[in-house]
Formats: sequence, structure tokens, C-alpha cells
Amino acid sequence: MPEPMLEVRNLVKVFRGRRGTTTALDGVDLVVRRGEFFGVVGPSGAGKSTLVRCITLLERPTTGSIRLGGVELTRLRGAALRRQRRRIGLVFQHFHLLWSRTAAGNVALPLEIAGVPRDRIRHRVEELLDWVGLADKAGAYPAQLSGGQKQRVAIARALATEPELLLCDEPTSALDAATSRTVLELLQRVHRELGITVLLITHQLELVRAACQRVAVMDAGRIAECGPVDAVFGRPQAEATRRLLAAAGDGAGSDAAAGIATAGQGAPLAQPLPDAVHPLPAASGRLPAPGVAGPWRVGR
Ligand SMILES: Nc1ncnc2c1ncn2[C@@H]1O[C@H](COP(=O)(O)OP(=O)(O)OP(=O)(O)O)[C@@H](O)[C@H]1O
Repeated sequence: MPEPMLEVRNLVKVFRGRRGTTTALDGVDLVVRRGEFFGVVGPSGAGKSTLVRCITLLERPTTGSIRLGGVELTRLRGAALRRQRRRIGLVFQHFHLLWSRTAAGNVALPLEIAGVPRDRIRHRVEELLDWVGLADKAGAYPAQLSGGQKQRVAIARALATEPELLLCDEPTSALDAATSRTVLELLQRVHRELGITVLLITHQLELVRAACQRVAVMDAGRIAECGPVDAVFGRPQAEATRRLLAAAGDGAGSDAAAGIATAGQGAPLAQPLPDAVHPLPAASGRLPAPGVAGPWRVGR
């Protein structure tokens, strides 16, 4: 069995405010294996976004452990934490692009922060934008891009420092069904062609059906159930899973963003993409990073 990429143990996050306390995470246990495409689903308020923020230590958990490839993150601060964070690529619902920077400038940003020399940044950015099918948009500002294009820029940016884990928080929730398909297909390519572990947080069950191998169902700050997608969705054991399936209309892919193909776990989507991304040559297993162990493995 592959080693764990991410191990979350007994994670608790309590928010204390003027209006009282909220326990957003109430003892979350989760193991994502290296090389998995793993889904986390749950209703609004279940704690999904808080989990993302805690995994990346953007939010300090109240108690509990988060291990990334064996490294305990909760004990780290400052430069040591920043180094480990580069192992995680982040993709958000609302893209979080800098509006004052072009697509190329946005993709370059994490490399600039990591101190990669300028000529190498230029080469890497070209390569990444080409890989996500946006070579011709390098000079465009976010305001000049469609939602799907913005998300593809955000994915290119997330890949810039060659993360081992891509953490996607509702990556298609702001997009229409056809554009969602394009973005999901790109995430599947990230997994398949680059070998990156993907953790997909979503409330859209059809995304999980189409792309994930295993899924965890979150409810009220806990993992209600976890297992292979067909087992969890086909023979749900937890009441929370049954509720989610019922709310989604239960049938295969019949919920909100209908139109996303349910091609089976980890399988490519069945329908052709409306706005196909640029294919890599078939033999290419990884972005052709110059100097294999070298400049792109920044700060590890
Ligand atoms: N900064 C905060 N301060 C206080 N309470 C918070 C904070 N962030 C989240 N919460 C609370 O924690 C709980 C979990 O919220 P969270 O946003 O993680 O859920 P979610 O599953 O991502 O929901 P959604 O799908 O609607 O985004 C909610 O009750 C929310 O109100």
C-alpha cells in the first residue's frame, strides 16, 4: 500500500468569538495515500473549508496532528513551515489571482517568492501555461479571462513549485457545467500525467464520482464515513451520506451541475471537452523540468 501523503489525526478547530464558540472541526481523522485522487464531500457548514485552511496551516488548529509526507506541520513556523507549504499546491473556488498581474505574472509569483532565477521562471511559466492550454493568454489580465481560463491559470500557478499534493477547495463551484468539465479534466491530467496526489474538497458529488478513488464524507466537523467511492455512494453506512445522496437526487450524476460525465473512478471523462486543453506528448510523464532534481524543486 502506498505511503500516506497526508495524515490528519484528531484535528480540532474551535473558533472563539463574541457570539460564543464554534467547533468547526471536532476530531477529524483522514489519511490520503500518495498518488490518490481523494474526495472530501459534505454539506455547507460541515467544516470542509476549515479543514483546508488547517491542513495548510493558514489557520492554526486548536489541537491535533497534520503530517505531510511524514513531516509534522503543526510544530513548524516561519521559514520551515513555508518550505513545507511549497509541497502543497492550492486551488480555490474564486481563483485568488492577482488582478494587477497578467496570467504569466500570476504563475511566476510563487517562483519569484522562492527565489528562482528570472530566466528559469520565464521558461517554467511558458511551459506551465502551455500545459494548461493557455500559451496564447500569457499577457492577459484576469479581467480579460473567462472563469475556466482563470481557474486554469490558478492551477498552473499551483503547479509552479512542483507540489506533491494539490489541494482543491471547491474548484468548479463558481463555474458552469461545461467549464467544470474542462477544469475537472485538467485536474485528472495533473493526477494521471504528473503523478500528483489530489485532494478535492467539494459539495458536488458528481465530481467525486467522475474522478476520485476514495471519498470521505464530512458532517458537523467530523468524518462520518470514508472508503472507495462506489462503496460509500453505493452502500452508504452513515446517515450523513444518505442525506447527502438524497439531497443530490441520489441517481448517478443527477445533482446540481448535471452534465458532468460520471465516467467511473479515476477514469477520464467520457465527453469531449468543449475547450480542450493542450495535450502533452503521449510519452511525457512529467512537465519537462530542466535539470531534473534542480531548479524547480525549490526549497525542499
Ligand atoms: N473564522 C471563523 N470564525 C467563526 N466561525 C467560523 C469561522 N470559519 C468557519 N466558521 C464556522 O465553522 C463551521 C464550518 O465552516 P466551514 O466554512 O469550514 O464549512 P464548509 O463545509 O466549508 O461550508 P461551505 O461549503 O458552506 O463553505 C461553520 O459553522 C462556520 O460558521
